[in-house]
Amino acid sequence: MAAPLKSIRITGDKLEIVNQLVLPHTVEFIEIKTIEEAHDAIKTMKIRGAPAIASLASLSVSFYLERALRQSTPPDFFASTDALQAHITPILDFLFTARPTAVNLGAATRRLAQTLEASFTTGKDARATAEALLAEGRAIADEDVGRNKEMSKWGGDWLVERVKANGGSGKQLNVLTVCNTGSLATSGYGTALGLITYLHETGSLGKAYFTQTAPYHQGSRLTALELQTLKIPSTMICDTMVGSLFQHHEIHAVVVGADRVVRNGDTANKIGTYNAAVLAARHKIPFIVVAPVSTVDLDVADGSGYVAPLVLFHVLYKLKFVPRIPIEQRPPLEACLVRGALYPLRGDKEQAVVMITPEGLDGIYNPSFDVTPADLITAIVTEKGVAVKREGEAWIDLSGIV
Ligand SMILES: CSC[C@H]1O[C@H](OP(=O)(O)O)[C@H](O)[C@@H]1O
Repeated sequence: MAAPLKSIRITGDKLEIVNQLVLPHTVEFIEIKTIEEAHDAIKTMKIRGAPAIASLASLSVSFYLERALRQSTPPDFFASTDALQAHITPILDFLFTARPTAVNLGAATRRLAQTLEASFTTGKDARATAEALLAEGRAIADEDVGRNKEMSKWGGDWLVERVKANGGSGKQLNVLTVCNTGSLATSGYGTALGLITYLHETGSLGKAYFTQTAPYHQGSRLTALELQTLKIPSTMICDTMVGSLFQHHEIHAVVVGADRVVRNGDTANKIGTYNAAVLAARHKIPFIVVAPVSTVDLDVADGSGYVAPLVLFHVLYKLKFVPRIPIEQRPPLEACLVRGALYPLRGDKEQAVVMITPEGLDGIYNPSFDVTPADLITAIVTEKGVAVKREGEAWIDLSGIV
């Protein structure tokens, strides 16, 4: 089986990402040399996927500090731990502003801020604190793959058992997924796509169906490429075909990732997820969310998502007050454009960005995420296990999986 593309590549002291804007036809690595470049890559979605953006943000801090530690003349911010904290805190705040909905990014920058804070109690000097920070930044990225495998196994085994309990064989399972949650969205293996890969590896998968996931087309550009590379049997559908798929094909589960799972189990994920959940409920198809513990945000009670002016969101976040899920609104223009290679494909696979709306169109609605209420979710899976919604309840008890 060919290895799938990874979103982040580290070669010696070089940090690179695959530019996901030009996949699947062009594989372009971009070196991330500065914090600003990391921020820009996340904001413009050259890299995307909740865990992957947290990994890049953390690694950009690690690389920044590694370079600083290597300088023959130490920078001023190594004068004291206070100076280091005064220098690094605005960097973490800045990275956090790149995208608001996926809580993993905030969890990563907060974890680094806590590492900084801890050095005051342990009495570490500035250089030792920098060493601790850069190790923590690398750990955030490294631990992602292992936990993805764990949650995939938990979720895959649970689904097989559930199908068997309902009289099925637990083999040839057909699942639908939305967006891209594989290697490109994480540090490796994936969350929902990890579960699908696990079913395939253990001989239980029939076919993986996936939506194109407009307007960025994570499905048709990225999930398609990953499934093709892994040789996993799959079929792409347009976003509008979910209902038809459920009417005419046997689908055993819908499996999706998440950008933020809140205290009652309500889940923010890629736009279109809620549509699939409503249709899955109508067709009595289990709806499963797969995400790491770092995607769970117990500070938010429920998913009454809001569209906040970003500035307000960041002020509230600094005050440790995030009452609701902030829903990112992408630039309207992104919903008017389609990216790809010129067709028919030529050897050079020349990239094109095509406008599919009249010029100057007013009134474009382009939220990047929607919120699926917990009452439409059958189970939420993390690396710690599976939380199943109890019969008759509209929320999910997450206490056993966080
Ligand atoms: C493995 S979680 C990926 C998560 O991120 C996606 O969003 P985006 O492509 O905008 O970063 C989507 O919501 C996925 O479920």
